[in-house]
Amino acid sequence: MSDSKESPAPQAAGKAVTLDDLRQRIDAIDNELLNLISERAGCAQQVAEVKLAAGDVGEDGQVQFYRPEREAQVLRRIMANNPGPLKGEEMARLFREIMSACLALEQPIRLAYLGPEGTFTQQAALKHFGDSAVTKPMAAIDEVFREVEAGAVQYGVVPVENSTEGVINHTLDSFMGSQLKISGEVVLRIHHHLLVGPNTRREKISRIYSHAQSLAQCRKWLDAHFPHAERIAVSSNAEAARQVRTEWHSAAIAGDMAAKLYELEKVEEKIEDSPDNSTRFLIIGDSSVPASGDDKTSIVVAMRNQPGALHDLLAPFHRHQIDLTRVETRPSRSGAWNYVFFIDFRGHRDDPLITATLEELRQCAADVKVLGSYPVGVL
Ligand SMILES: C=C(O[C@@H]1C=C(C(=O)O)C=C[C@H]1O)C(=O)O
Repeated sequence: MSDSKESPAPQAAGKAVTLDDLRQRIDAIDNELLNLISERAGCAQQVAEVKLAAGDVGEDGQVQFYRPEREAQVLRRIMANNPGPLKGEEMARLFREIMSACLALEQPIRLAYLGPEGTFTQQAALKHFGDSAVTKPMAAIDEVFREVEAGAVQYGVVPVENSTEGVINHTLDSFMGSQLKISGEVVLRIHHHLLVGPNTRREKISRIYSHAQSLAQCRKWLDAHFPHAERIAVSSNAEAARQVRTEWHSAAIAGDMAAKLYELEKVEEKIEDSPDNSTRFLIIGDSSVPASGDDKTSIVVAMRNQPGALHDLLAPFHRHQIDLTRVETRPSRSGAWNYVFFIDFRGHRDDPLITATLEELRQCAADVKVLGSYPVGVL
């Protein structure tokens, strides 16, 4: 280590290292980084040529520049090899942005998300795809589905479950009438803040706007601190933030992106009742994703309405020791008393073990639809 040129001893010949020395060293490292990142970007450009020449098209007939399984592998490798002192997650975030910019050289990714601008879904979309993605806000979850189905964008991002409030039914229901597949997941820690416009004082707050889910996630805090304020549910937290900019007696509950976008002041930070409040989002698209080495599969199963149906449904998973990560029930749209199950489990549909399990499931279920196999969220 002592002769390594990357890490000069802090004291050379008894002389303390100066700020100037360190800044010169940082400049030299930045130049090296600049050249290396440029070299990497050049490789990505060549990858694009290879993909075009190979006619590497997906189910949508388009050349597959974006490769979710490869990106997950790159990020996992970075985290595993990270020597510190930066945290693995922080390092992966930096590489996430480098890959995003490299992919944009091949072809910028276009995606729709549950808007308006400033929602947690937008934050999740950027966390997953990086800042070079071109994002388009949609007014409702089914509109995100339609935008992807129409081919106006390549991918969509929608919320699917929250750790405190549970499943987002609109998303599950939208899958029932759609051919779209899941190509990824992203989990976001959700921090809510109480936000006000420039002319609002805390003691004047008589109305608090937010999405119903966020009001619910801050219920105890609101009961304790603003028991008499009227709680008004609106279509999104970002919409709440937009609204209170000009209402001097109102506050909004929303996240950092909305606070920044609408230039609101934080009256109180992190007011969510549960400190590990998080939301899981799904990436939806046209194409199936090959195995990345650490994957999840989501399916919808319609069961015949007969005694022991739930047992029959779970038995193949138990037999093959497949790790179920979620089981959700929704009323089916086809019959008044029929139910469908949304099931997530570890493994990829191409694993022989998973193929066998799905085969056994098909013997006892009325219908099994695979929504997709995709890399377990890395960031
Ligand atoms: C470079 C590639 O294309 C894209 C860019 C990637 C990168 O910058 O590492 C990784 C996967 C793809 O989304 C590739 O497929 O290897």
